[in-house]
Amino acid sequence: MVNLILFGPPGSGKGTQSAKIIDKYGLIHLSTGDLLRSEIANKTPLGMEATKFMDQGLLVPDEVVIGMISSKLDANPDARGFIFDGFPRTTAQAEALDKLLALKKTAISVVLSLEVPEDELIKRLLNRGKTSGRSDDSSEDVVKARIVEYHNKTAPVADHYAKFGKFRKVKGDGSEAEVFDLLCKELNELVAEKV
Ligand SMILES: Nc1ncnc2c1ncn2[C@@H]1O[C@H](COP(=O)(O)OP(=O)(O)O)[C@@H](O)[C@H]1O
Ligand SMILES: [Mg+2]
Repeated sequence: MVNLILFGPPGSGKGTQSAKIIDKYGLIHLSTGDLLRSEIANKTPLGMEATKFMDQGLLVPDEVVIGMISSKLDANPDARGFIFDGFPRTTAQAEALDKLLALKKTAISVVLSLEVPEDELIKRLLNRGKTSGRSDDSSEDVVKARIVEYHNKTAPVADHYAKFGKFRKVKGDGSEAEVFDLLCKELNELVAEKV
């Protein structure tokens, strides 16, 4: 199995690149942001709780997202591997993920981090807000709050995986195709293309 964490700040291109990677390598995409938005769209109690945090650009509590990921891992016992997008976002989430994978006799193979300068991130997010309908992309204050959360709570996740020699930086400010190419160079060493 190959288990990839696509890491990087909001707006770094994790969702866009994940879609390309699942096509090429046949991995299962687990995006906590997408899972939470679907809970909100279905007006579930979990969604109603999560939306309070998301609308302010704050992280949803760890136990909520860890529970969602745990059930998705259980629901896909025959997966070739997973791409985690937007998860783990705290060191506690990373430790929980490592334990969940160990129970399944597997582990994170690599963390690929999309490196994009901050002014470019803000530009991309506000631009996406014009069409995505995402409430957390439309106000500059909320976008900035998300970047602050990233620096305070998510950036330390890099150190967690760097300790195990699993953290790699990838230049994320080229075109979609250029970034995909760089990601594939890393992935080709780890996983065969799907047939
Ligand atoms: N792993 C997580 N832990 C806590 N909150 C999360 C997590 N994943 C998503 N969220 C919530 O959902 C919001 C949107 O996440 P996401 O769609 O991943 O944003 P982006 O793709 O722009 O980085 C976050 O700002 C946060 O409120
Ligand atoms: Mg995303």
